[in-house]
Amino acid sequence: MQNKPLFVTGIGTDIGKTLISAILVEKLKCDYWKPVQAGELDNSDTMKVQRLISNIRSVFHPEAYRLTQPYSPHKAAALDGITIEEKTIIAPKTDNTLLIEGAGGLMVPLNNHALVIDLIKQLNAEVILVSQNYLGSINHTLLSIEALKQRGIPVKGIIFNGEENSSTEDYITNYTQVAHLGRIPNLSIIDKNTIADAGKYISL
Ligand SMILES: Nc1ncnc2c1ncn2[C@@H]1O[C@H](COP(=O)(O)OP(=O)(O)OP(=O)(O)O)[C@@H](O)[C@H]1O
Ligand SMILES: C[C@H](N)[C@H](N)CCCCCC(=O)O
Ligand SMILES: [Mg+2]
Repeated sequence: MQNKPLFVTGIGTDIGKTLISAILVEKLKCDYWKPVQAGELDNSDTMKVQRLISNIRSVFHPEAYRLTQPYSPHKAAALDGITIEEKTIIAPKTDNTLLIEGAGGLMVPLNNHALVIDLIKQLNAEVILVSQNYLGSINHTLLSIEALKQRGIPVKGIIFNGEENSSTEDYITNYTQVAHLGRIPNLSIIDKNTIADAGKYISL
């Protein structure tokens, strides 16, 4: 039986989902899909991951929605004169594991009733949550895990991104009992070599 898709979400926007998706795609040689891209259409997350990986097995699936403006998807869609219909977002068929990257964090609206977290449930995916150590990140991480647990969404684990803070990481893993899958340090160079090498920081 095929694995459940892996859904890479974060405790907020700009938290490192794309960078960590690239590391995971290269490590697992899995496929990549960003269902909703808002803004940066000439340098989309799909293009960024494509540029950073070296293996030839991974397939990059086209986005379901390509919105021109860099805002929350519900607003970006409205500015483009459309409404996102979440039920039409169907995972692409593949024999490989599919890694899906969300937009922003879990409670980001797709339209006036569906949030990213609803899409995760609809796609029957398992979550990898990207957290970052900053003052306030414990709260954002615990709230994210709480929302996932409440909806019965399986969580494969948390990947911490950036500066180490063992006290924060220990608190989060002890409180939530969610697996700590690793921590990616701040990379001074981001290229195919450092992305392939960074796979060593993740236990999967
Ligand atoms: N570990 C890291 N070392 C160095 N730079 C990083 C690291 N993690 C993220 N960055 C940089 O931080 C920025 C934001 O990261 P990224 O694009 O991965 O965030 P995101 O969560 O995917 O954002 P979005 O919500 O827009 O999809 C990028 O410029 C990225 O290169
Ligand atoms: C445009 C940006 N890079 C993301 N794709 C969308 C982030 C939406 C955040 C909405 C919010 O939480 O307020
Ligand atoms: Mg991204």
